Amino acid sequence: MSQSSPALTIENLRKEYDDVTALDGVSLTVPEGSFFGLLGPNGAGKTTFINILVGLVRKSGGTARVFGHDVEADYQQTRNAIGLAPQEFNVDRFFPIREVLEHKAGYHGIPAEEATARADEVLKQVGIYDKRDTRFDWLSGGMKRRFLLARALITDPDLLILDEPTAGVDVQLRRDLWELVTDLNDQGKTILLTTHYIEEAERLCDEVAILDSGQVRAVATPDELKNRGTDQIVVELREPPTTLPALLAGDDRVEAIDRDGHQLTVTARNGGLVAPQLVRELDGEGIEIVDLEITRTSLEEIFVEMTRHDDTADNAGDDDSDGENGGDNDTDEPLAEQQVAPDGGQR
Ligand SMILES: Nc1ncnc2c1ncn2[C@@H]1O[C@H](COP(=O)(O)OP(=O)(O)OP(=O)(O)O)[C@@H](O)[C@H]1O
Repeated sequence: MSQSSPALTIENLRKEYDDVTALDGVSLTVPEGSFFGLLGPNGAGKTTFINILVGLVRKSGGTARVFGHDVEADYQQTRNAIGLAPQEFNVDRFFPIREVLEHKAGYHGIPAEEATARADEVLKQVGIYDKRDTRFDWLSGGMKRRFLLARALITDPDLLILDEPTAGVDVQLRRDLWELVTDLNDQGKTILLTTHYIEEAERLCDEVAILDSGQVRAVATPDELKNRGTDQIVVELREPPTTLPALLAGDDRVEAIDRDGHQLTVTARNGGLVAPQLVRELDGEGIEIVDLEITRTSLEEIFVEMTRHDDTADNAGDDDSDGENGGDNDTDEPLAEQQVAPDGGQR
């Protein structure tokens, strides 16, 4: 399955819908085999980005390549390399789910016999094989999510795109899905995940891009992002010293040192690395420590900080953007097949 180009090579990608700029010059590289997270508030442009990759939306400018294939010029190769589990339940609800999978495989040129075997395999993989003869709309919410994953896997894609795969599912299923997608990644599939659950990105992703108002604000590992925030080191002293010596002098990671009675609070970046130095210095001064606690900035706080808008009007009304993009919701065909208009299908 190895392909020599990165899974995604995106350069200055732009999308305008009339007067709305949904993508404002996005550049990204997603290496083959990575588990890559795309995070952003509502209306940031995540769905537009994905829809350009799968040929549902025509870009206004820039380039997007999937394993080296241009998403527009090499549409078919691109599409065959991608399995998409969309946010919306856009499934033909009148056929047994195994048949839906067989149809989907057929669209992609998989012979009938192989399609049935493949359908069974992916249904087993996601744990709903015993529901194979059930219609989609008779599945529980959690099974529907599993089914969308099965459908994305039917063509054995090299790039799996998961658009909020655990939205609205219970904790147990969320964990099951995490395990499943981690296994798929371990087997070599590149995964692009969008999520609103920061914990999900933190657990699963090697790298995340923070998208906001159509622009990439940062690309980093979850740990690197967390290191950009400040941590708090709270030290409990046995005896409050009458005068506090100059601590951590010249350390530019330190933003503030406050003392309140027995308690010393140091605000610093990389708190985990600053703390040992602080302990050594206090020790050297003969100041006894009885307790020390480091509170790290959460990824969520960093995310909120990076995507905070003083003018919240920016995102106003975008809460229903799922709805806008969800025009596909109740279609009888898989998302990919039914919307590829020769003009690129701007909706
Ligand atoms: N078909 C469309 N026509 C006009 N504007 C659109 C269309 N689709 C999306 N937009 C606008 O483009 C911007 C980006 O929307 P998009 O759905 O890509 O964001 P998102 O990050 O996926 O949001 P969410 O997390 O809510 O799904 C929003 O301002 C949205 O209103």
